[in-house]
Amino acid sequence: ATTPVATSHLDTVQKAAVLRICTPGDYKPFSFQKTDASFEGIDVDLMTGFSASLGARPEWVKTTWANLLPDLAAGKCDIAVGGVSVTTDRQKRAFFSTPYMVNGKTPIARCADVAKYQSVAAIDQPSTRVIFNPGGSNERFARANFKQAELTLHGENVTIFDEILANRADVFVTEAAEAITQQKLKPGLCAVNPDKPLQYGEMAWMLPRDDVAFKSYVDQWLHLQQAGGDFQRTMDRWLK
Ligand SMILES: O=C(O)C(=O)C[C@]1(C(=O)O)C=C[C@@H](O)C=C1
Repeated sequence: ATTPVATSHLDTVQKAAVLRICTPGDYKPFSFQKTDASFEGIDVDLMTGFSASLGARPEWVKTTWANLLPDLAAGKCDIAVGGVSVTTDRQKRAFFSTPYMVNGKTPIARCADVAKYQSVAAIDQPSTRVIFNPGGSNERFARANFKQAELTLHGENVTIFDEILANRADVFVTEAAEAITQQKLKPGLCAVNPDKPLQYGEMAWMLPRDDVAFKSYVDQWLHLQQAGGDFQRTMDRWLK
């Protein structure tokens, strides 16, 4: 049974004039924590505008992929962002905004190996060292799809790409937007067919469950950003 939301986050955020935003901050181009501890990325820019629309300042609450949903559900933040995939598992315990991006699982590997990793079956060979980060949809995808390949769980999402470059791993299957971003940042690495992902996926912001007033506001704000062009300008700034 669900309990009705007594007070909407729509009201509490405006009253406090603070929007608490959970994010892992390890995922370019969506949300990335810099060495000075500040955050940058698509979701960070969008959250700046979104909190301003509520007369609130953004307050970033750093978490992990494994704790993102538990932290949101425990009320440690008002919204969870940073390149979050919509999954039916999460949907059972949280609301999602309207998806703002279609993404999908895309391999990234040393450029010389791109021809070898064109499909799940081609990757899933005993000779392939698949690397992945814990707690999110990447881990779920790797464990569900790779039964023969050698699997390495790597705790630090940000250093996975260097592991492949250093030839300590062969391939990472992640979201297309990350594969495209990292191939630009790391010469020698190539995204494998980012326009034809191995699995369809959508990205959205995760919201407290059952808070319909807050979700309606988030969706309408997003819709107006998209219709007015500001959303596309933000995407282009990070993805072009
Ligand atoms: O779990 C999710 O929602 C994600 O899309 C996050 C996720 C992942 O799947 O682990 C996606 C790409 C990044 O490499 C880090 C985290």
